[in-house]
Amino acid sequence: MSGASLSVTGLRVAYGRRAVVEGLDLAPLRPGTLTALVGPNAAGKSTLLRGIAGLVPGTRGAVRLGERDLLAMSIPERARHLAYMPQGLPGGVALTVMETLVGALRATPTALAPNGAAAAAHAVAVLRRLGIEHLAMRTLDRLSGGQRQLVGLAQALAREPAVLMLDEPTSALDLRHQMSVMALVRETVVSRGLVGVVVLHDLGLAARFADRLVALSEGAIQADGTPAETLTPDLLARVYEVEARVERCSQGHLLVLADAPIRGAA
Ligand SMILES: Nc1ncnc2c1ncn2[C@@H]1O[C@H](COP(=O)(O)OP(=O)(O)OP(=O)(O)O)[C@@H](O)[C@H]1O
Repeated sequence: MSGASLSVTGLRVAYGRRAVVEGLDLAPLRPGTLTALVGPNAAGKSTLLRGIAGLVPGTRGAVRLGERDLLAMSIPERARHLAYMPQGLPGGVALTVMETLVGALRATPTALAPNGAAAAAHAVAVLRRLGIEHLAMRTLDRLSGGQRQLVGLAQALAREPAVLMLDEPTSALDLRHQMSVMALVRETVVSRGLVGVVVLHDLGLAARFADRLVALSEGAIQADGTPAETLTPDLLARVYEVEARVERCSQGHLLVLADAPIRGAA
């Protein structure tokens, strides 16, 4: 457990000359907490995550884990601290699930999986936690979209990073898996003291599992707080351009009920 917060200041992430994120500051993301990054399509959520993960060339600003400057690190060094799961895993890969997991662990050995045999045992344990140990010997190109997403999550979790960043980890999953994956991500983040960030479109899932919601549009933060503070009809109108109600269900969970797109909005 690192016990260090992740802080982002003055971040600029651009594709060529076009800055998608400019001068972005994020209040420290604390270890043991899960933050959901939400916002409409093309808001810059993936770009922000990829920028923080050091995956967009030319990214400027500071991304610090405690005192360490993540952007100044080499890629292998950064990979020891931060795992980033992209929106989609490549489909045409003929390696088995186990081979991809053990390969990822060999590239970035962890305290739990320092060598070959231990890496394989650790990989199996992670697959079991996700309920997909039966896929261990299947090749990635023979998996469904949802199964591939679970394998991507296994790769990120197996590396035991201090910072876990997941881009839409539930987009291809059925209802049961959405719940079980978010519960597992939350449990892992809290019990191991990780800094967890997930991009989610499902605001109900975000409100239920995240400690903090950051709403982004046009590359800028529009709201940042607890789910109850952040999810308001005003925010939903400004950021998503919908008329919406925020209510609580009989079990006390926040529900967003979108009634209609706001007329005249793009
Ligand atoms: N590789 C890229 N090269 C150039 N422009 C890009 C690239 N990736 C994203 N963009 C642009 O950056 C902007 C933000 O895209 P991004 O993927 O970060 O949004 P997002 O909030 O994750 O969207 P979504 O919810 O649709 O996945 C968009 O205008 C998009 O067209």
